[in-house]
Amino acid sequence: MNDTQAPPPVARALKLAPSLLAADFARLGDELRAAEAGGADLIHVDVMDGHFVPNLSLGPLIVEACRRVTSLPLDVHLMISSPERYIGAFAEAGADIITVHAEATPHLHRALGLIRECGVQAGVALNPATPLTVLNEVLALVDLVLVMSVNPGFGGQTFIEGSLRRLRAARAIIDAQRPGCLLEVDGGINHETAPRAYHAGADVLVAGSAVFGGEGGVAHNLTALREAVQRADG
Ligand SMILES: O=C(CO)[C@H](O)[C@H](O)COP(=O)(O)O
Ligand SMILES: [Fe+2]
Repeated sequence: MNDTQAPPPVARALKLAPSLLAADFARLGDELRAAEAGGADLIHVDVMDGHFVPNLSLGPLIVEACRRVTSLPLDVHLMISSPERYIGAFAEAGADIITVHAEATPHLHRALGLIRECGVQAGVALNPATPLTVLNEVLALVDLVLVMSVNPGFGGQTFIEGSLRRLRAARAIIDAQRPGCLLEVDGGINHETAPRAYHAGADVLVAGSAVFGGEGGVAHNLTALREAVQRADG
């Protein structure tokens, strides 16, 4: 290779983040250990308040319990209104990444600053109908961008096809303005959508039903997702 040739593109590392929303809560410790042993890269914790989204789910006590069981990074997805009220509690509980929705607060800039002040990595999540232009205003403050591929609030929904276009656009914005920032996709990820989301630019694939559901078991399901992405590489 001479000096004028561009180096070959480096494959982005794929990270799988099982979403606890689909886990068996009566066996949470076992589910976490199975995910870790099965090759998960992060544990995704969905927090819902019955206000920003219609459903209720987990709080800081569960994050604290997870912290005692796994050493994997805890990726906390806050689907709550005015998330700045609870950032301290989730940081204290052991979150490694806290992601807030751009639609959930008029004080997004402040919320992201608060997360960083707590010594935690900051993420911004965008609902399917939210313009990506909001990223221009906050990208310097974030370590992760989460493109929702379903409307938040429930597991087991169908992947919204338009998310692929949004992932490609978000990838281009990140590469141009904030290299190193992770691009995460969440909702409806399975063996069919995972390769397409990865190749559209996602680094982190969140998957609930496809990991904790079905008969195959957590380790088998994680391997199947990873292999589906690798097969599509070739
Ligand atoms: O944030 C979420 C829903 O709001 C969940 O992380 C997501 O839905 C994962 O579940 P599944 O993989 O079953 O779609
Ligand atoms: Fe989520």
